[in-house]
Amino acid sequence: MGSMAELKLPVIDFSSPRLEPGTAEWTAVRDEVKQALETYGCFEAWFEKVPVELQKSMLGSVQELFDLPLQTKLRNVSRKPYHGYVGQYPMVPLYESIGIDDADIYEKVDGLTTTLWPEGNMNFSKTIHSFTEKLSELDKMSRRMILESFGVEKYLDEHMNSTNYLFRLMKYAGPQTTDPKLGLVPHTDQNTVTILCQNEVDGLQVQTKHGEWISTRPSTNSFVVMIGESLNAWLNGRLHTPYHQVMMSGNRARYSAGLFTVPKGGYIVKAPNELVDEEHPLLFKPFDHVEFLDFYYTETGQRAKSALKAYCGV
Ligand SMILES: O=C(O)CCC(=O)C(=O)O
Ligand SMILES: [Fe+2]
Repeated sequence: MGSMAELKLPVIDFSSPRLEPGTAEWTAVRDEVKQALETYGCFEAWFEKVPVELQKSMLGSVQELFDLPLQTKLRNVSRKPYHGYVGQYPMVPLYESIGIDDADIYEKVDGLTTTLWPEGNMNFSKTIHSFTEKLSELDKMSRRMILESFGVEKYLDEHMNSTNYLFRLMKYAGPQTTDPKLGLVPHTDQNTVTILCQNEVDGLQVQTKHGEWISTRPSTNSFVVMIGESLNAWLNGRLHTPYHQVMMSGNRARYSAGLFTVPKGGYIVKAPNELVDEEHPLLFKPFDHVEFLDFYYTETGQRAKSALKAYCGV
């Protein structure tokens, strides 16, 4: 046994049925959330409102989708970069993904289903939609806790209404090697909040501020909650947006799914006055996230250490 303790993400228990705003329990969890997001930008949440069976069915649906022929998957195109089918990239040959915009709206999910299965696949639509609905509660709770932590809960409705739910399904093929191969390149998320779950195959690593990589091991009923650049910009840099990557080894495929809250086009992300003062000068000029993404996917945007800073840093 090595003497160095293995780094672990903080685990925060959201499973109590009494976890309601205003209770002592809520305040305690809220403090843990703030601490974890300041330090790691990320934590593992125990959350039992998503039934284990539903999580299993959802991951089964992910596998069913990626088992479809490539031509079928390619039918899922999107105007927005990184929202349609992504795969067959030389840089990350193990990786494939498909995004579903507004996955909390049944008809939107069913739209994708019909593209992939013209004869229909109600089980797929129902599973993805129901999973998204249940998991979105964890997003809402986390965001309420974050805003309360900084005393800006009066903006809660505006904040909630400013985002859409993008649900992205991912497959990482097993590389058939014992040494780790890159599944997904190191990056920070650009959106608001990301919640990830996976099958039994681990692979997600989160980098600390000091540069060490923490391997995450979420299980059933546990989810990795992470903040993106847009939320941190709105908070005027109060939290930390972590670099993360996926490393794969062995023969088994990793299936994962992410619920991404994404600022709507036309909404201007602007830090509230309460979070700007002499000690905390404004870090980012107000910006439209969708316009920013156009820059993010240019070569300059991709090469920048922080694309957001390059785009609208003060
Ligand atoms: O598959 C995962 O666990 C991570 C995916 C990810 O980081 C992303 O899609 O931004
Ligand atoms: Fe990510």
